[in-house]
Amino acid sequence: MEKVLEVIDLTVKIGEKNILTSINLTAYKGRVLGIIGESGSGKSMLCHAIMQTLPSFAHVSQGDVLYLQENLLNVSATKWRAYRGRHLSMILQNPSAAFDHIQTIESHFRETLKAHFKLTKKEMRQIALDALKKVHLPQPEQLLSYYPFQLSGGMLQRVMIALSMAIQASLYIADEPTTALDTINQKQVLTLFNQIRSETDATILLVTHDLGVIAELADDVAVMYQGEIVEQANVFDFFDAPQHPYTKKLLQARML
Ligand SMILES: Nc1ncnc2c1ncn2[C@@H]1O[C@H](COP(=O)(O)OP(=O)(O)OP(=O)(O)O)[C@@H](O)[C@H]1O
Repeated sequence: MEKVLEVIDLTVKIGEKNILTSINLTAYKGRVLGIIGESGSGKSMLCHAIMQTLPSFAHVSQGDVLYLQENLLNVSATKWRAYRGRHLSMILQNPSAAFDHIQTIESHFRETLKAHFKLTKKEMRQIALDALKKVHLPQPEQLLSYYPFQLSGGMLQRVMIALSMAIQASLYIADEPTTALDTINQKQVLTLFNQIRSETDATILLVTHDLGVIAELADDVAVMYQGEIVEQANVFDFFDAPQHPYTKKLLQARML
């Protein structure tokens, strides 16, 4: 299995306090790594540390983040801008925040594509239409002329995924991507991630607090507890033979 992302001995602090302590994690090509843990255990901070979008009051005090062997913490700002959005794509819990509400959906596609490829307007429109069809959004031609505020949260989430698919991202970091959605939209977004994995061989790091999502999508699972990874296993061992007391408690709670 090809290692796409490796987090090595990563510690993140706020002031003197450890928020993440010595995190070690590996995500493989074409596989979904589910990250589960209670609220406040550090799941979002881990995503932000990987994407280098930590809030200003938090900092990496030690460790490495390797993407295809290259240490992201050492690459230049220019190179990192080229990576982010092109190879690594972050899918947020609240998609609304990721859009500029005075720009149409077509402008968002254009801006994203222009940043990474040399394409004509016609080519960009075609790529956008294909991506919107892939995420099963109805009437894609019409949708391109809409503004983000005209779409529901579920639709925006799918547009955000379509934007990542349009640039053929190879690593998706999805932080609770279904939490803000209703059951039907949740199901659709999970199906999409399955589709991305099988059609593009992308790697997906999927943060969730929902064991159902882990069961449905994850190939590998990492369990976070108080800023540490306390267990990492393939999904079958995770459910059949949990090792850490917190994981056992988590699974028992599901049985009740
Ligand atoms: N705005 C903030 N100010 C100060 N400390 C913060 C802030 N946001 C997060 N933290 C600290 O970082 C820790 C990890 O937070 P993080 O948001 O990564 O947890 P999480 O596992 O993603 O939680 P949730 O599932 O609720 O989103 C928290 O326990 C808290 O100590």
